[in-house]
Amino acid sequence: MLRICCTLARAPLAWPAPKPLRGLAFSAAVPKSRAFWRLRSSATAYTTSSGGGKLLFHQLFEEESYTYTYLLADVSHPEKPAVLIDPVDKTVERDLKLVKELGLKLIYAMNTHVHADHVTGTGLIKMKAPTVKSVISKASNAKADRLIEAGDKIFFGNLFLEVRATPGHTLGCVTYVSGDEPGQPQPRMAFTGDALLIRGCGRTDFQGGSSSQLYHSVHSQIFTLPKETLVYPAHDYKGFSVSTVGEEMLYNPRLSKDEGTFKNIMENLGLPYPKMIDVAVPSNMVCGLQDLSRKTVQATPK
Ligand SMILES: N[C@@H](CCC(=O)N[C@@H](CSS)C(=O)NCC(=O)O)C(=O)O
Repeated sequence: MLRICCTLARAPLAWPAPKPLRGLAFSAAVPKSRAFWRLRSSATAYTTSSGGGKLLFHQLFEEESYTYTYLLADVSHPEKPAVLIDPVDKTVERDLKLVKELGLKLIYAMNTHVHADHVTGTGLIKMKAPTVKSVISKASNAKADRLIEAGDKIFFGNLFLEVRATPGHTLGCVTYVSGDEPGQPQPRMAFTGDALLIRGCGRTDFQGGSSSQLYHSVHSQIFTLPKETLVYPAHDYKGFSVSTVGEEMLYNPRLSKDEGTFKNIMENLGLPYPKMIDVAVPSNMVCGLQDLSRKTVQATPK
């Protein structure tokens, strides 16, 4: 028996199974103002399944780099263990305050890859909460407390995320997918980092990027998930917040094409390099820690 409910900002929404996207229908292709982004920076959902954990889920937004951070916790477990996926240094204080308010025990600060456009929050989180372990893929060649590989399971309470290798945007990109065992949330959730964006994908022109590799990663590791799997990317530049595997297979203007067309699209994106790339990449190879000696560390939120 599955019960799902969710709240968006302060307005409660119905999110009836088996069509959970109905309740998260704030996705829109309309450009949004900064004020809008600030207001809708946190969507919360709970899923419960018999015999398993109860998932608390927040989608959080960082408005300068258009990055999504995700907070997941098993609130049916006595310790309420939690993970943060792709935290940003600028919003660490907000995220840790939320963790504290909700009475969660943050155990992992996880990265989907070495980001080039912002500094990960994992270094700062470890400074403020030293028991938290940082996570990144072994293939990224970056430093972290836990180096993960394809097939690994990352447990928080009775819930877990499995690791799928999805290189192509960078060499070490991974997608974290919620478990498919009884007691895990349904539909499944895929935290795709920059491999698969909503109606887009990560660029492939630096950090060991390869359009051919990205095409195969997405098709073999993400598009093989059940069509109702929820897609949660690390960025959105267009006002979207969530998609599904089925939607992206049909409507992604890049990855729904054949490989040759995809490669041609990727070679002609003409995007300028991210403004922070020279700071972000070296920082993120060591989870941001080397920057902290030059920063005033803010107090842990009360
Ligand atoms: N303008 C931004 C960087 C925008 C950018 O390049 N985004 C990356 C993901 S972060 S490295 C990307 O892959 N974009 C794909 C796309 O189609 O937009 C900045 O200066 O930070």
